Amino acid sequence: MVEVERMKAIVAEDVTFAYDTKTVLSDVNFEIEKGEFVAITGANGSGKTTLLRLITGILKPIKGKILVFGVDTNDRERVQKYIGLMPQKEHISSNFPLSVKDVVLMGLSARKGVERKLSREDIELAKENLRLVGLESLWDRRFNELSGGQRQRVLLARALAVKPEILLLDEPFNGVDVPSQNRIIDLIYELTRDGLTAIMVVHNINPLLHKIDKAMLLRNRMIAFGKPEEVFTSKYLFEAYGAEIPLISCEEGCRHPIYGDVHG
Ligand SMILES: Nc1ncnc2c1ncn2[C@@H]1O[C@H](COP(=O)(O)OP(=O)(O)OP(=O)(O)O)[C@@H](O)[C@H]1O
Repeated sequence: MVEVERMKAIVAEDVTFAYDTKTVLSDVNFEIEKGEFVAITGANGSGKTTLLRLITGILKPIKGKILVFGVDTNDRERVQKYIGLMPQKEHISSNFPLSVKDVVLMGLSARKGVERKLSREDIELAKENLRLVGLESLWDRRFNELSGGQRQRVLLARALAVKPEILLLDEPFNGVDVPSQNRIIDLIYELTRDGLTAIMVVHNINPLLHKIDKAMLLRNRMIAFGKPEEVFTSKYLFEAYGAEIPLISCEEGCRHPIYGDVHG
């Protein structure tokens, strides 16, 4: 792998993507530095998940390119070595009696390939990451028997267990209670201070507004990208949501969008 310390984590140049004839993202440009905590937000259908899929190389731009530590996402195999992905949800059929341990180890197994067995270190790594999300006691439990929020945290442990350089999280808080949500935000914030690059798709920016380095507002194109105070302005929020979104300043001086009817 290339020397990541001196590279930009992600560079997107004029990225355009369409599902068949429907253009979902147009001419998107941005650069994300290693160690940044970035939130991507915008209305339903604005292209947030699509952008994450483009970063992983699962989807290919029809125009432009994305570089992950200098590697073009067309080289999906190399790019995936840098990435841990926490999807919106994971469908595991109840016909497969997978335990929490199996799910956390899945990512590590996929990296190693089927022919190589998991080592004692792999098991330790899986346990350590389950501990980080506060669920070490569920190691042997059936994944399908967990609550929605617990499943989300197991998926986070799986994404972290591969020791990614870049962690991508797609709506990680679905079904997660507020204390667990705050714990996840604090954990990711601490990991980014140690050099992890984290990109999180969220509908509600407020729980993480104080922790992120940058925010991106999408509406099938880039509305704004930069420090939160530059992005969350009345003008950009109107462009992103097509509605007036009030802003309220908190004691610490951050402007919080109050989504009201837009997101309930
Ligand atoms: N596989 C697909 N085939 C065709 N169209 C798709 C596909 N996936 C997404 N789309 C469309 O592309 C647009 C962007 O979808 P995407 O999931 O990226 O948006 P999003 O911002 O993540 O939305 P949400 O906030 O609702 O999760 C939407 O109009 C969606 O209907």
